[in-house]
Amino acid sequence: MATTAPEPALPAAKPPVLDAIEAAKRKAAFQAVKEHFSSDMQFVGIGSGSTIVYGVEAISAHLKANPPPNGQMNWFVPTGWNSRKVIEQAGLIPIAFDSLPAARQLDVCFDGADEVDEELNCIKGGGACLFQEKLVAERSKKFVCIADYRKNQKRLLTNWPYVPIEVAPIAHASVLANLKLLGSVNPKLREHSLAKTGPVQTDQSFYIIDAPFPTQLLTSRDLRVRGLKGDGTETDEKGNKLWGIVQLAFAIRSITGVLEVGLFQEMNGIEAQNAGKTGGQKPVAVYFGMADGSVTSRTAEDVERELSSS
Ligand SMILES: O=C[C@H](O)[C@H](O)[C@H](O)COP(=O)(O)O
Repeated sequence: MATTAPEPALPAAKPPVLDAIEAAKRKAAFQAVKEHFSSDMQFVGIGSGSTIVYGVEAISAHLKANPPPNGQMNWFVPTGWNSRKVIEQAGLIPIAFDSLPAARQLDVCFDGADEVDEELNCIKGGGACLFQEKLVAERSKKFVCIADYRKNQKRLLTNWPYVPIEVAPIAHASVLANLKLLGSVNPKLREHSLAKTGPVQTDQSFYIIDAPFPTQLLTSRDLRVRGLKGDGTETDEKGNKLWGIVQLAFAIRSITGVLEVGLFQEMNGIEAQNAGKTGGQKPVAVYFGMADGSVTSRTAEDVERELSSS
C-alpha cells in the first residue's frame, strides 16, 4: 500500500470544477496514468464508466506533453460504444478489439470498478459493461484500475450490493431461477429508470441481471483461514450459502444463457494458461482517490507479500 501526498497542480489546461468524489477519481486517474502509461505504448485498452473519463484525460495530457517517438501511433481499444466516444472526443484513435493484430497483447488497459477487495478482486458492470472489459483486461499485459475511496473494501458485496451478470435475453428468466438456487436473494433484470422503455441492453444487445447475495464474498485468505471450500455447500448460522469469489464466478458462468459475470478474479486452468504470465482479470494495481485529496495504491505485489506472511 502506498500513499502519495496531495499534489496542488494537475497537468490540465482547464481544470474542471469537481465535487469531492469526482476530484478523488481524477487524482487517482492521473496517478495511475503517470505510473503505468508511456508514449511509446502502441495498444492501450480503455474501460467504461465515469472514472475512466479522467484516465483518458490524463493519457491525452501526457501525449500532448510527451509526443510518441518517431511519429509512432498509439491505438486505443474501447470496451463499448461509450468508451469509444470518450476516446474519440479526446482526439485519440480507437481500434476495435477484433481488429487487433493476432496474438498481440495490449501494453496496458485502464478501467474503473464498482468495488475492490483486499486481494484486488473486483465487481464490475454497474454501468452495464463487463464482457468487453473482461476481454480487454485478459488480453492486456496489465490491467490498472482507477477508483475512489468508497470502493476500497475488505470483501466484495460490502457497499456494492449485487453481482452484475450479462445474459442472453431469451434465457433471462431461467438464469434468474438458477441464481436463486445459488443463494441469490431477489435477483433482478435491470430495467431503464423509465420502466416502459424495457430492460437495459448491453453493447452485445444482451440483458443485465443484478444478483444480490446475502453474505460478503470470501477471499482466498478467508477460505484458507476458515478452512472452507467456498463452493456454496457450507452455510452461515442463518443458512446463507458461503461463496468464495472464484467459486461463485464459476458457478454463475456455468448457468446456460450467461455470457459473462461481473466478477474479475483469479483465472484457473486453461484461461490462466492462455493469458500467459501477464494479463488477467485482476488488476496489477488499483489507485484509490481519497477524500483528503491523496491517492492510495495497492498492488498485486502488496497482496502477494501479505498473503505469504499471513
Ligand atoms: O459497467 C461499467 C464498468 O464496469 C465500470 O468500470 C464500473 O461500473 C465503474 O464505473 P464508474 O467509474 O462509473 O464508477
